Amino acid sequence: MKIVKVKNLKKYYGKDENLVRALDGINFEVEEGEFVCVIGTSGSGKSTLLHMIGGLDRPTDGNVLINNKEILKLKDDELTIFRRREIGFVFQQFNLIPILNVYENIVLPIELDGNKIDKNHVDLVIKALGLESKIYNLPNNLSGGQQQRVAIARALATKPSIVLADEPTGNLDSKTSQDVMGLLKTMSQRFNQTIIMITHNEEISQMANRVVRIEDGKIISKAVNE
Ligand SMILES: Nc1ncnc2c1ncn2[C@@H]1O[C@H](COP(=O)(O)OP(=O)(O)OP(=O)(O)O)[C@@H](O)[C@H]1O
Repeated sequence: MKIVKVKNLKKYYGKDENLVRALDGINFEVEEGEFVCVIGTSGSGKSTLLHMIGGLDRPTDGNVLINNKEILKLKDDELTIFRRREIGFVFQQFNLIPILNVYENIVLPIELDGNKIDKNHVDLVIKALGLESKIYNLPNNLSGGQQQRVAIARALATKPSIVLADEPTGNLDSKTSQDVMGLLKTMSQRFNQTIIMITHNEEISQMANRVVRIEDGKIISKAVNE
């Protein structure tokens, strides 16, 4: 099943001589359980694309379907709920709450949504990411790679069908980046989650099932990795 369908997506900023075509007619689809990397140089439109797919911002034109639902037809409050339930976000900045310990950070989105914590699932995620011994630590006492693993655990704890990751390894050294990528891949296979990750790093992108290249707001190739 195609879990994500992006149709003729456009996002323009500014006008007249200041017009920026950040996205200029993007079409692509993502299969459920697929791990796709979107690669492109700085300013090519990667973050804008991810924000539109995640319903963090609205496009100038075009359509985004998640699970065959047109997310742009949702009202802002419906979109917020949809986002919280269906999508896990991982960003370059880990965005952990400094006064909450690792466990509290991980379950925060579940609590914000007023849901009961599925302790088995949360424990599974914590274990899979190798964080069992760190759950009472405050984020500041962890390395960058550990903090990013907490951010990934937080994104996965709500069992989202899609994980959107914006340069999640951008702040990590290359060995830690490979580890974090490996974990993302393992987790997506284990829970049949779809991952769309943006990067400008060729080496990192090779770990995905598929690489989508974007330049000046347009897709220039959709290579399939081995
Ligand atoms: N809020 C905004 N207002 C005006 N222009 C914007 C805005 N957000 C992005 N842009 C422009 O849209 C284009 C695409 O930006 P975007 O952040 O999507 O690129 P990117 O590929 O993610 O870049 P990077 O790798 O540097 O994060 C750029 O030219 C950027 O300057």
